[in-house]
Amino acid sequence: MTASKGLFSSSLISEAVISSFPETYTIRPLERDDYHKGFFECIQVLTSTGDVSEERFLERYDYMKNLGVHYFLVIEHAGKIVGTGTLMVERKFIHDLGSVAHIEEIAIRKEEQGKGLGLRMIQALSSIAKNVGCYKSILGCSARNEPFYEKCGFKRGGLDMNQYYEEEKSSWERG
Ligand SMILES: CC(=O)SCCNC(=O)CCNC(=O)[C@H](O)C(C)(C)COP(=O)(O)OP(=O)(O)OC[C@H]1O[C@@H](n2cnc3c(N)ncnc32)[C@H](O)[C@@H]1OP(=O)(O)O
Repeated sequence: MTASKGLFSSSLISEAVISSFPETYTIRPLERDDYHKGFFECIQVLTSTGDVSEERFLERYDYMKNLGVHYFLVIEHAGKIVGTGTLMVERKFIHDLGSVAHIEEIAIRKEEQGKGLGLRMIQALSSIAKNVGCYKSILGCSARNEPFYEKCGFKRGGLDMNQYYEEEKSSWERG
């Protein structure tokens, strides 16, 4: 299967994972209208987002959709976005032109944590990674979240090294 404009298509998510969600919860690709369903409030359990207008959100949304390397998933419940997760596909020259998935921005609203939604989000993203031919998924996390990712089937790999170019952004991530 090739990764192209279909990246925002639900068909890349494993049916078994979709049907494992509780009845009133839906996992699906991010949509333009999600700005009004609390996408940013949801992601703010992870980090600061800045004050992003709808216009800037839509501009970035269209850019990423056209780029064809990002998969943004959300979990919707009662008309509200309660979970987010991202997967980026990096295509390489090594490993016979292999592809690696980077999992990022996993966020479950506080009141929805502990219900298995984070685990299912990771399972959904992993199923996409497999469906587009990635040979592995990698992510960076704090020590606090290591047990969660172990439950999701991840193992500790190498060190995560960062170099910041904007002091303000580094403080967002430390927060
Ligand atoms: C790559 C990245 O994005 S790293 C950043 C991750 N995101 C954040 O830190 C933002 C704030 N936190 C969250 O959004 C959520 O707490 C998440 C995403 C870390 C976990 O999502 P949840 O929906 O609460 O986790 P879920 O209920 O699916 O838990 C699955 C299992 O992991 C366990 N678990 C979850 N978080 C933790 C933790 N911090 N420490 C130990 N175990 C944990 C659960 O107890 C559960 O175990 P069980 O199956 O034995 O009962």
